[in-house]
Amino acid sequence: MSTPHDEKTGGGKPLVSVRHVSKQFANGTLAVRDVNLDLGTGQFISLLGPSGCGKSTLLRMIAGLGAPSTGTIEWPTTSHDASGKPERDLGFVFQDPTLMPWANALANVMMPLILKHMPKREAEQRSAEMLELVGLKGFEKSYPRELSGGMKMRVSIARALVMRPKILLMDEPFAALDEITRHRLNDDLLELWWKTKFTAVFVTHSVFESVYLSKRIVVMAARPGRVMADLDVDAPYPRDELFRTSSDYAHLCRVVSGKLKEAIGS
Ligand SMILES: Nc1ncnc2c1ncn2[C@@H]1O[C@H](COP(=O)(O)OP(=O)(O)OP(=O)(O)O)[C@@H](O)[C@H]1O
Repeated sequence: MSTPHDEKTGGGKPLVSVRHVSKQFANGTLAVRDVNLDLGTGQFISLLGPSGCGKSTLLRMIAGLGAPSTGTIEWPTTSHDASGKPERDLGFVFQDPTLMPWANALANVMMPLILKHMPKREAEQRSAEMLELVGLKGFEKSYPRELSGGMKMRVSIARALVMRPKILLMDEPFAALDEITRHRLNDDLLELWWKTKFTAVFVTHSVFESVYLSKRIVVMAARPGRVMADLDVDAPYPRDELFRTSSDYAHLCRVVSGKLKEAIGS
């Protein structure tokens, strides 16, 4: 593991560059203070920290759902519209799957394509392929009420990835799931990331989950929310059950846990 730094790009220009970003809400809460981060193409990055340290606020600002109070968030490799806004090529997965209850799995995944006026047949085909990729072949016609929590989250991930975004932002997507389902979804998410090569930014409270998934862990502290450590996870991919039960994994978890404790204590 390396020491804290804020210039990690994974080679070349970063996809997203967060510069001196602070966010103060109207009620005076300083949710995020002076955050600097470069999100490099193809990385799997976790934002790890205690409740209230501003992880969601930061993720939402990267997605353009709320502006920084000070500082800038730039997309150096992206085209910009006439007003100078970056065309953010991203998918967002929330903690709640937020599916349309009246639509089946296929229609839920198709929704962003239809909104972009893709012909229905093509949208259907692409969405069915995406459902297959997340392990839901055969469930295309199932409604959300007929799916388990893990399956609903898979639909939500398929919907976020169907537009083939460069970056997938995930806000504690598996927090509400049992441990076995969570492990399976962690494995499947890694496989998906490996196959489709998007940049992943994953918000979590869990040291174990962040170490298992990430190439890089950004440790945050609360009040005000700020970056306390920026760590490389030196373990090769693909990662599987062997890694999860290895002494290397246990060692990495101890190191990250120590950093998190330091961050919380600071
Ligand atoms: N719209 C808002 N108005 C005022 N304060 C807010 C708003 N949204 C978040 N906050 C505050 O900003 C701080 C950071 O919140 P945020 O949700 O980003 O933290 P978090 O690290 O994602 O927490 P958790 O892990 O519990 O989801 C908290 O103190 C929260 O109460």
